[in-house]
Amino acid sequence: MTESIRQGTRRHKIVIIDGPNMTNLGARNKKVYGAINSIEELQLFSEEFGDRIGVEVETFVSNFEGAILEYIHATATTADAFIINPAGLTEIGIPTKHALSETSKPVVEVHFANVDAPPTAPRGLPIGPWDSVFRSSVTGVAMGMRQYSYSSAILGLAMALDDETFLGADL
Ligand SMILES: O=C1C[C@@](O)(C(=O)O)C[C@@H](O)[C@@H]1O
Repeated sequence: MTESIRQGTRRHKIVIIDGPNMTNLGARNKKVYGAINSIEELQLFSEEFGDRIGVEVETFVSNFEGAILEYIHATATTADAFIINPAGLTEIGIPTKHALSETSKPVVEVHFANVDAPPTAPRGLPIGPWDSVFRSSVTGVAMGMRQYSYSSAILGLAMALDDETFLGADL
């Protein structure tokens, strides 16, 4: 039997939230978003990856910030960590930033593109770079790797949550 990549076995719950325009995945710029066909395909990719490493992944997508806020409020006590692709909220989503911060749970910001890169960069946005309002408050960031930004964030959080010193325990 192959040794687990994780040091723990607890089935952490990781909640993934995709923001405005991510419902259009599959019809978006293929240079940026690649060959993935839909948000549903992305959500299944994330859920199946979570299963493979022994964590529960719950996914949510909305084009409306109010719905995102209500979802964060509803999952704040049961989620062990959050992954957010703010998408259309990247530069303006202050209420979402606050709601995530107020959960006191680890948060990883993800993007298909490298939103910090100029439009001329291989993974840059045609209309980038973008100045994320989330960057100053999230635990970590994974971006530029398309859907693999999500699996990177899931794995990193699973391993971090297994580490009892990760959440700021007295060292
Ligand atoms: O909708 C999106 C998707 C995105 O967050 C990404 O995943 O690369 C990048 C954002 O700038 C854009 O508005």
